[in-house]
Amino acid sequence: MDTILVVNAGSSSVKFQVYSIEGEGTLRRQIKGQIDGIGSRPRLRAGGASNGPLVDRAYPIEAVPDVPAAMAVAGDWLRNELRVTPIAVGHRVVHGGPDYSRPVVIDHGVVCRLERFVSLAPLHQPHNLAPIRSLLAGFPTLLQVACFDTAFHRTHEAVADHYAIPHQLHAEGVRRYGFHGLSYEYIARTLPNVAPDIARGRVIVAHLGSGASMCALKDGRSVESTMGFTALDGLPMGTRPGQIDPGVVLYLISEKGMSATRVQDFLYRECGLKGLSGVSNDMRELEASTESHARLAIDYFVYRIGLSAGMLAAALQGLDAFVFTAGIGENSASIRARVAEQLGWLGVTLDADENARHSRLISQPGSRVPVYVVPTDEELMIARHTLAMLVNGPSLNTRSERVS
Ligand SMILES: Nc1ncnc2c1ncn2[C@@H]1O[C@H](COP(=O)(O)OP(=O)(O)O)[C@@H](O)[C@H]1O
Ligand SMILES: CC(=O)OP(=O)(O)O
Ligand SMILES: [Mg+2]
Repeated sequence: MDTILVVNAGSSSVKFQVYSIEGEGTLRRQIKGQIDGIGSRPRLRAGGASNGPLVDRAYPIEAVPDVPAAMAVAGDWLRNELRVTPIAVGHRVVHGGPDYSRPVVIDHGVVCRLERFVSLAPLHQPHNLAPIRSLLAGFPTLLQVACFDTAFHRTHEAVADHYAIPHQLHAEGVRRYGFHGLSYEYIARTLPNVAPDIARGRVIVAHLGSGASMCALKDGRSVESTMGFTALDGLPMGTRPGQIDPGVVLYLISEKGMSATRVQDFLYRECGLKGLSGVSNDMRELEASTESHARLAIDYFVYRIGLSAGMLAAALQGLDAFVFTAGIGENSASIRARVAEQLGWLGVTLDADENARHSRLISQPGSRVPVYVVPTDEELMIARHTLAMLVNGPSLNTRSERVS
């Protein structure tokens, strides 16, 4: 059986799926798994094509302290226990820079180009590139495909792509890229089935996971995102602050004597829900906590989602639907309810029962703006792109494009 392995290293999880390639070039999922709770309560879980778990193992925090350790555990399990030997591997690569507006077949030159973005995505890019490098070394003829978080946003107009800084910096690549593009691409492709009436309209998608962002979709294309040059901007996240006055960064350097490396570490690992609550980066733990700072962290998260919705509705000049997705968006009825309250002025009225049931449509029939929960599937998006490379060959798909 020919299979495609998909690897998606996020900031608090490693997700993987294995697909078999069926007769007419269609995909059938064989394994779906993840290690989540990295840095809090690591747990490897996976299921097969039929019901019932293939594995469910909890690990002490020291056994899986970080993403590389989680990669090793997942890799060992797939190789040694399940004997997975794919004919192609699709990777999520968070930063594609200005050059890649579509997936690309990986070779040594591509890896070198993607290494330039390690400092722009330190929580992700090193972990995205590590398995690529080791597979290139061990299996040089294996087809590997890089699928970028940034590619889907390359349709932005110049005003949404720029900062108000001298042009030279933009030309060097200092621009607003946007991230979580594989998730938004999946949602945009799925909406015509879920909600055909609004799929071509003005839709805000809130990808609320450990990393969190929102995207304005018009006719299925990204027109604006809360994230920018790096995945630090926009909404508060597990350990990242989201939007912050650059004056704070200057203060850390000039008044607190922090080095660039120290500031980077601080902004990527010590802020966000973790920094504000002093309790945890994990929304489940914050929701269970009675600490007042945990409540403030949740309040801040919800408040900033509301503010960003106003901004994105302005970019879209109106709103036809709102979609929740990713770990928090798919699973936390209480966060959804609180966000919906913030969106009342935009025309949202939630249906509390449907929301509690995690239904697909969670707004009331009379809600001017319908609200959906659509589970994302970045891995399926990656598998589709990888299959397209296998079927069509790289020449059609690997052309890299300059955006400007
Ligand atoms: N049942 C739940 N209730 C609240 N939050 C949840 C639930 N399940 C998962 N989450 C949250 O989702 C986040 C992880 O989302 P995910 O999309 O998997 O992140 P990433 O891909 O960035 O690692 C964590 O903050 C986790 O606490
Ligand atoms: C870009 C980003 O923040 O990704 P994740 O949410 O998977 O950490
Ligand atoms: Mg993710």
